[in-house]
Formats: sequence, structure tokens, C-alpha cells
Amino acid sequence: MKVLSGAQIRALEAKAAAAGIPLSGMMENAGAAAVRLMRKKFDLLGKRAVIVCGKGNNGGDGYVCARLLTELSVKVTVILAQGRPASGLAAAAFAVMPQDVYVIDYRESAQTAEQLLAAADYILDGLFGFGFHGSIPADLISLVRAMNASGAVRVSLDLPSGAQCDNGAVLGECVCADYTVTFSTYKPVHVLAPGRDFCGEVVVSSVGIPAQMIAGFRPALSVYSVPEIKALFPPRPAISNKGDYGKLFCICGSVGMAGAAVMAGAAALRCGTGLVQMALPESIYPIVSSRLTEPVFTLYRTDADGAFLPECREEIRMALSKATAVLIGCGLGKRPAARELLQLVLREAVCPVLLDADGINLASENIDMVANSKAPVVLTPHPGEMARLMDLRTEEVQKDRIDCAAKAAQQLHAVVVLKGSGTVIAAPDGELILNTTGNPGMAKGGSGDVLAGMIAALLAQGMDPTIAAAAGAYLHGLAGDRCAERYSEHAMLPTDLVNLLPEIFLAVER
Ligand SMILES: NC(=O)C1=CN([C@@H]2O[C@H](COP(=O)(O)OP(=O)(O)OC[C@H]3O[C@@H](n4cnc5c(N)ncnc54)[C@H](OP(=O)(O)O)[C@@H]3O)[C@@H](O)[C@H]2O)[C@@H](O)CC1
Ligand SMILES: [K+]
Repeated sequence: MKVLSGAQIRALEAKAAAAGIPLSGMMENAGAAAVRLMRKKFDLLGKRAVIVCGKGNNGGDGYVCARLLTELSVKVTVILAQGRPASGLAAAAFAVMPQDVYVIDYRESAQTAEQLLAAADYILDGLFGFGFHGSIPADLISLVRAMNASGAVRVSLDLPSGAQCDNGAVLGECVCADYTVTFSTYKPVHVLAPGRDFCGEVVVSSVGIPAQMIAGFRPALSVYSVPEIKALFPPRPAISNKGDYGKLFCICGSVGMAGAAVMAGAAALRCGTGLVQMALPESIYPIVSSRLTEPVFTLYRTDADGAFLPECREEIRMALSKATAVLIGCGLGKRPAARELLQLVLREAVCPVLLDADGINLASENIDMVANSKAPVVLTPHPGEMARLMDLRTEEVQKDRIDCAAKAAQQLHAVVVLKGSGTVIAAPDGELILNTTGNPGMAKGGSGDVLAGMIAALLAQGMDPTIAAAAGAYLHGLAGDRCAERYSEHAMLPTDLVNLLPEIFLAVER
């Protein structure tokens, strides 16, 4: 699903207007969409609706609602939060409101307005739309508080007032909506925290702009939904063999971190790969092979200083040449052999390579290795690893995750999956995808190994790196959400995610 920024929506409106679709018609459709939702969900006859309108076009949508709700025998009050409408469009909608709409100016009758809000059945929020910036001004704070304190159902028009359209920031008070009716497409505020948490259920409605005109806009951001994910996994052909589903070469695990290799390998096996081959230090082979039956293993040895023994190099090279994707880094450690393996992979692989954990930490020592690799590279850093990679502080990464992931993707010529609440997938061509699944129960050591194994498995099957990253993150989060329902956020384990993957894929295949 496309997510367009405020500026893009303005450009879209202008384009539609130039093509002969009047802005007044769009405003009419916007208000009608909100009323349609209310009719569908609630009994409106004789109920009391209070519509809070700002001076912009968001307020204009509110005046349209006032007219349409009055026609449905709803008792409507309009609260002018900032006086009369400032735009011609909103003023025109204001002018045609029926006489029976009770209009009060909040600046003159704040107490009455707040009493009406308290007694309302429905509150429509037309205070601010995508033209909002900064925070709710001091003179409107108690108005927003009264809207939130009411027992009424709150419906926000376009977005909850107080949240910023393009980054989801909420810098002060914000309307806490039960429903948000938005127009044409999702906007970043609907998917980015904290704004998204004030939206309630988001309903996207057309205001009459043709779909092909919307399709012409490159989205600021995309989000995946279940149907889009399902479309990525067509049925496996009846006549096929393991060679048709790729060969993943996993270079993961070290002494003390065998579990990372087990989780990454198990996740990869559960995501449909034809063959998983694992390169391990000889010493942890008994642990890994006792947990995983399906992979084939390539064992390597190191000398006393942790350096790779030359006789192992050829075998690794051979495996690399046959792989359709490589996963390197989960629990790999940072000893000389790990560094040498990473250099070998980034120098010689031509298939997609996924770098996770220590793979990323080692790459941070020389990021040109990544940028210059001829292999398509995917990196899956958590914020701390991202900070190391980009020479930033973790707080700087977290402050603008989207921007940071986008810059890293461009600088490294790689797909970057910045993990955390709202995982961001950034591609070197500027494409940005925000993942919407997952929960805090996944914030545990091992979840990242599972994600890396899942994305790598999709890469091995030939999925485009950006799509594999987005689909892997989505399914990983979905498995996490199922785990939380079943085992609780506290008790769920990364291993549970892997064990639930069959259920997730059953749903995807249906
Ligand atoms: N997309 C579509 O297809 C359609 C969109 N439509 C609707 O139009 C809406 C966008 O309308 P809009 O551009 O007039 O912006 P909106 O937010 O109503 O008002 C901005 C006003 O608020 C003010 N203001 C801002 N921040 C403030 C602050 N902190 N404190 C105080 N004031 C502040 C700002 O003042 P200024 O920045 O100029 O000083 C300006 O006067 C959109 O969300 C949707 O509902 C539909 O009608 C048609 C189809
Ligand atoms: K609003």
C-alpha cells in the first residue's frame, strides 16, 4: 500500500484539479466518506454530533459532515476553534451549512463548547489535517483535552489533530481517535509511531482522484498488507525439485554462539529453501547438528590465533560458487577467521548476500567492502549496529530511523533493514518500506537470527532483495504477533517464532 506525504497529496490534488476534478468535489467526497463510515458503524438518528473545525480545509471537511449529518437527523454543533474558515474552499462549505447547525466560537464560549463535547455521542475532529505543524497551540490545549475526555466516539478527519502528517510526530496534545477517515492514500502519520497510535482504525476513502493518477506517484513510503504478501508466494509448481528452490549458504555460529546458527538455520529451513548448507567451526558441529537435521555442513578449523586454516578455504569457495544466497554473521564472532570469511564472501559472491550481527560489525571496520561488492547486499542492523556502521550515536539513529536507513542504503549500495519497533526497509534506489507487524515480546536475543534466516531463505529462492527483506520482516512480525497471543509477550521465545512459521505459511498459502 502506498503512503504519500502531505506535499505529494497536495501535488496529487493539484494534478486532479488541473485534469478537471474540482477541489470542492474532493472536499464533498471527503466529508461524505466520513459520514458513510459513521452510518455503517453507528445508529445516528437523533444523536448528538459535535464537529470541531480549524481554519483550514480539514475544517472544510468538517462543514461538509455537518451538512450531511443534519440531513440524517443528527443534532449537529460546529465548534469554530480558530474562528471563521481561512480558505475559500472551506468558506464555501461553511456557507452552505443548514441553519439548524448550531455554530459556536471556541474563543468566545470555551466552557459551553467543552460541555457540548462532554455530552456528545460523536465528535468529529476537523481541527487540523496535513497542514498542521508544530504542536497544538496553548489556547486550544483544553479543547483537545475536552475532546479526549468525552465518552463520545471520536472520528478524525484525515488524521488525528496534533499529529504531524509526514513523520508521525506528536509534540503535545493530540486527539485520540477511535476512527480516522483518510483520503486517497495512507499518509506517514497513519503508520509511524507515535502518530499511528492516535489514529484508531484507519479507513482510506477515495475523494474521486483516479487510481492511475495516484499510481503515478512514487510513494514516500509503502507498507505491506496480507493480500500483498500472499501474492508474493504463488503455489509451488507440482513438478519441481529442491534445485528449483535455491541453495542457501549460511556462515554463522562460533564457540559460545552456536544457538545463533541453529535459529538462523531453522528459520531458513522453515521458509521454503531447497537446500541449506551451513559452514561452522568444527568444534560447534555436534551442537548444531543435534538440533538441525536437514542442512548439509561444511566444517572449518582455525589455528590458535583464530585464523582460518588454508585447507578450508577452497571448500568454502566451492560452496559460495554454488549458492543462490549467502547469510553471514549470526553468532559469527569477530575473530580473524570471521573477518577473513566476510572478506572472501564480499569479494567473491555474485549471489545475494545477507549480513547480520557480527557480519555488520565487521563490515563497519571498512564499509567500502560492502559498497564495492558485486553481490546484491542486504544488511539487517539493529539501531546499535546501524550507529556503528554509519558512525553515529544510537540516539541519532532512533531520532529519524527512516532518514538514517535511507542514507545508509544509498551509501552502501545495499538494502538496509533497520530493526526495531517499525522496522524500516530502505533500498539503494530510494524505495522505503515500513513494517507494521511485530511487538515488544520480540525484543529478545535470537529474534534477529530468526529474521536473518527468513530473509536469506527468500533471497535464496530468487526473490528481489528489497521485497525479500520486506516480506521476511512482515512474516517475522506476524509470527511474533501470533506468539504473543499464544504465549504472552513476556514468555515467548525466538524459537517459538520458528515453530509458528508453519502456521504463518499455511495462512499465506491459502
Ligand atoms: N488530500 C485530499 O485529497 C483532500 C484533502 N482535504 C482536506 O484538506 C486538508 C488539508 O487542508 P489544509 O492544507 O488547509 O491544512 P489544515 O491542516 O486543514 O489547516 C492548516 C491550517 O492550520 C494552521 N496551523 C497549522 N499548524 C498549526 C498550529 N500548530 N497551530 C495553529 N495553527 C496551525 C495553518 O496555519 P499556518 O501554517 O498557515 O500558519 C493553516 O491555516 C486535509 O488534511 C484534508 O482534511 C479535502 O478537503 C479534499 C481532499
Ligand atoms: K483532523
